Amino acid sequence: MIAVRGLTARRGDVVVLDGVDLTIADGESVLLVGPNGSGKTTLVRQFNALLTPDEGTVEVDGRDAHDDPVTARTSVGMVFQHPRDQFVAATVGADVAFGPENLGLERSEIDDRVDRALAAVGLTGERQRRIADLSGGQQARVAIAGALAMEPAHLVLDEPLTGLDLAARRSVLEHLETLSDSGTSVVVVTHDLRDLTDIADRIVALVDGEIALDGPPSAVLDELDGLGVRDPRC
Ligand SMILES: Nc1ncnc2c1ncn2[C@@H]1O[C@H](COP(=O)(O)OP(=O)(O)OP(=O)(O)O)[C@@H](O)[C@H]1O
Repeated sequence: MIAVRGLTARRGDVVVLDGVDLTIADGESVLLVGPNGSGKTTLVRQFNALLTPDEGTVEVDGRDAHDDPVTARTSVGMVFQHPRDQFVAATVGADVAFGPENLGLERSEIDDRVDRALAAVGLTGERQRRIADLSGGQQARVAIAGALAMEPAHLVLDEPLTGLDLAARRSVLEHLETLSDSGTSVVVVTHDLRDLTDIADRIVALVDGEIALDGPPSAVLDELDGLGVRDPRC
């Protein structure tokens, strides 16, 4: 479980998050939405201690993320918006294997994880490809595969479907659904709710650093338009 209590975060004089309380249960699938600058990225970067709270706490599976950032980073997988910044190796297979290698796993387990992760994003057979030669959408899928191969307890993805074609979207969405069914919590930060509301248990909307809406899609979707987040049914 990820438990955020009374979280306030400032950037200079600006209060970006203002006393946020949020609990994400294991296996829950949450869409985090809100207008530009509402604090979404700042919030999820607290989950694995990439940022430090000014006030309040963030606990991951009962441990304070700030006190124990190594555990938080192992437990919370993150896929950021600009995948190019995340790659550490030249080829697809080497990049996806990098995280599991650092966990000290057996070679056969690493290979299995890389195969499963690449299959989940529709990149089976692309292990030897150079990342620099891939399209933006393919690179986004490699970044997702890298996080999947870590098999984290919680997975946070910032705009994971941007630039993906229909087949890749379907493949990623199906895998996210399977993950949350098997107990992984999945948090997706997005402006584009298309397709995603079908896999979500819950939508949380941030406005000006505060939670403005929090509930199942059926209860929340009608209210989103007023907050500057587009309801995909309209
Ligand atoms: N590195 C930084 N230094 C100073 N201010 C920052 C920094 N990163 C974000 N901010 C400010 O914090 C506020 C919230 O930004 P954040 O990126 O968390 O919002 P967001 O909801 O993720 O936005 P977007 O939808 O545009 O990605 C904004 O006012 C932004 O200008």
